[in-house]
Amino acid sequence: MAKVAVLGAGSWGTAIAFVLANNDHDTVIWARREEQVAEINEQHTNARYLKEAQLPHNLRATSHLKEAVDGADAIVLAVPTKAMRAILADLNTIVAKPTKWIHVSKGIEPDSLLRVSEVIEEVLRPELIESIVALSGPSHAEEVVEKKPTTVAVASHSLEAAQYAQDLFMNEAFRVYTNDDIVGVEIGGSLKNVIALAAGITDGMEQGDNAKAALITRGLAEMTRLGVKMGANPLTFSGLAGLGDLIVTCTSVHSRNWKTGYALGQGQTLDQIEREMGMVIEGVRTAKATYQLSKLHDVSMPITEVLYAILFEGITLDKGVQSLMGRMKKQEVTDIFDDMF
Ligand SMILES: NC(=O)C1=CN([C@@H]2O[C@H](COP(=O)(O)OP(=O)(O)OC[C@H]3O[C@@H](n4cnc5c(N)ncnc54)[C@H](O)[C@@H]3O)[C@@H](O)[C@H]2O)C=CC1
Ligand SMILES: O=C(CO)COP(=O)(O)O
Repeated sequence: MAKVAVLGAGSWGTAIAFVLANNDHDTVIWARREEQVAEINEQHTNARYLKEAQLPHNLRATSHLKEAVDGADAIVLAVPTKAMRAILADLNTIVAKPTKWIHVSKGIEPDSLLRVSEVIEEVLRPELIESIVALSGPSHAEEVVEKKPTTVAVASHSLEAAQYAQDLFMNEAFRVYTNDDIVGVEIGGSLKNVIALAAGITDGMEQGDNAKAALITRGLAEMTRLGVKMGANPLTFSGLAGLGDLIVTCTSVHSRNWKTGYALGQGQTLDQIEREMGMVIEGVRTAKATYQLSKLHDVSMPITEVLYAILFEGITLDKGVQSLMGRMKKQEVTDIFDDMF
């Protein structure tokens, strides 16, 4: 049995803590608000994020970061990407020994263009890092807490660290695969949110199933192109953290990214949607980061480019569709791979 701290008590932190506590690990979840801590400890619910879920009684919550991480064998980082730097800076002064770090966040920082594992390496004192693992894959929190069959990948440069995370999380409803391609797993998990925003817009505009299938397919092509340029294994993009998560995020009513795109397609503004969602929409900031990465690495990413223009430059949705459909003639398969060779 391990002692594990889960930092972040939103939907995913709660669902991940649910899996760990059900696996009989000594699990503490850190939440910022006292009311939420009391609700988890006393009523065993976290209704703002996971309406129906009954949480295991052995899952404890605290609002004190030091208490959460004290003596932890592993620390799971489950805050949105934009909050990652600040919490790591706090942890630098609190954590006292080399620790296994597992992050479950799906985003890339704009401007620094760092993946989450790179932010961890940049901010934490090296002597605190025993290993870093990224957990990613098609896994909506709402289904995980219903114990519906879910599969994810855990990626690390260290096979031993990935296997440790595999053993920690794996159970009869939560199947975990190891993967040695942390670049591909993090890029796949982050970029699928960008494509899901675009797929949601298509659905909101009622453009039909053909258009949605095209976005998923061509979206995967551009995710792969960028990932490979950044050093990822192309096969990772056919796996759980690539195609798997792309499918679930572009098609599930649980997806906040898809829902955001849908509302944009129906004519709402991003400000309005963000206010009403009350939960993180990672794809918006990651769309900016991905656009910047595509320029840096000189990779053609037409869907990302159009989404960026819609979100940050104010072009109309109709103009966005026209510019995707009116691109110069291309050959399909060599187009997918021409940046790789
Ligand atoms: N919800 C899901 O089904 C899944 C989410 N993820 C990823 O997990 C990460 C977290 O997402 P969710 O839990 O869904 O988001 P959420 O919006 O449901 O919850 C975010 C949590 O982080 C806390 N938080 C926000 N800003 C913070 C800050 N500055 N410092 C400390 N805590 C802060 C919030 O209070 C909240 O408890 C994201 O990167 C997301 O892409 C990954 C897989 C599944
Ligand atoms: O990553 C997820 C499912 O695998 C959650 O996606 P959303 O953030 O779009 O809800």
